[in-house]
Amino acid sequence: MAFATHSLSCRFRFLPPPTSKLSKTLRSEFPQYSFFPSGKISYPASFISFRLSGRPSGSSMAYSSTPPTAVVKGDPGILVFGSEEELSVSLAKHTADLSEKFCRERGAFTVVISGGSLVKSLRKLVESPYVDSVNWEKWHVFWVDERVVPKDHPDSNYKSAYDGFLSKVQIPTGQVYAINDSLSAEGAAADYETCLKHLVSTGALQLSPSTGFPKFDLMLLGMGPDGHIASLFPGHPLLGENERWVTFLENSPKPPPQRTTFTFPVINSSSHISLVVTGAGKADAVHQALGYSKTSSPLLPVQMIKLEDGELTWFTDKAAVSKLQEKAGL
Ligand SMILES: O=C1O[C@H](COP(=O)(O)O)[C@@H](O)[C@H](O)[C@H]1O
Repeated sequence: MAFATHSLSCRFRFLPPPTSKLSKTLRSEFPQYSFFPSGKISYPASFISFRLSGRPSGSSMAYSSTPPTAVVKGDPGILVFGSEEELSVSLAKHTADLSEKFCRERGAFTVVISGGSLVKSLRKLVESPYVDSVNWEKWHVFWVDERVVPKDHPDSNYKSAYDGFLSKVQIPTGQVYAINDSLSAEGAAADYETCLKHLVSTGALQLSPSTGFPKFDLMLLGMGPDGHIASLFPGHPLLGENERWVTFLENSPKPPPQRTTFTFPVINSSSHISLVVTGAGKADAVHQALGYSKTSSPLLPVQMIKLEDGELTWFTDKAAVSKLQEKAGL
């Protein structure tokens, strides 16, 4: 099935490179990994278990070319890699496999990316073999959040993705949907939502039958040390937004203050989310998010990811889960 690209009414259909450079315009499942009962974490050599309280049961899919150090069964699936390097290899394979599946099934792949460290972890996807084997022409790329700055600004999530990823592959520029950075945060969010609605009308983007919000094939998300995802920060009123698809804030606690962001109903309507969390700086939030300790504090934004009908996979490294291991006396 072929999709028309969005019409001229979408104001950001053509995206020049953010810099003066010209654009060049898993599933190798682990060797049947033995999962332990839900709520336990398993290591290949030495078995270690501890409870992750409040975790629902279910099956987890494991993707890796380098088996992760540990896998927690359940929904979400949690993969722990020995290093960020190993994680990036597995993330590339997982993403390429999903691309292959969605391109085969419906002729397109709608991918949402975040800013921050996530882009670096996508580096293996733009190397051999994926740089040549992935059907980039079928990709439609969106941002889960954006800082409202010019596209060549160092804080721009678009610039970061362009420099580290998009400039290295052949995705049609009309299928790369960045914000209109000449608008205010409010205007850019409304404009982005209009564009998404247009893409729904052309068939390029699907709606979730259960929620009525757009259903993206894959979201590749990061998490901040405070547990924020997208530009949805702890304690912020936007956590409760349940009507808009895309909203804005002018008081982001992390600079720059003006941002657009997808809302939780959109995030939670995704078909797949890969949540990439690395480094010791995220260990406290991981500890809180995975519910090892009982706490009465409000949910972190990352804990509000509850997919309606989809699959959430955490891609972590040892440093990010170090507090879990510490508390478990490992
Ligand atoms: O400001 C943002 O932060 C988060 C997390 O970034 P990280 O560098 O700590 O991984 C990111 O996911 C989000 O897209 C970005 O705008």
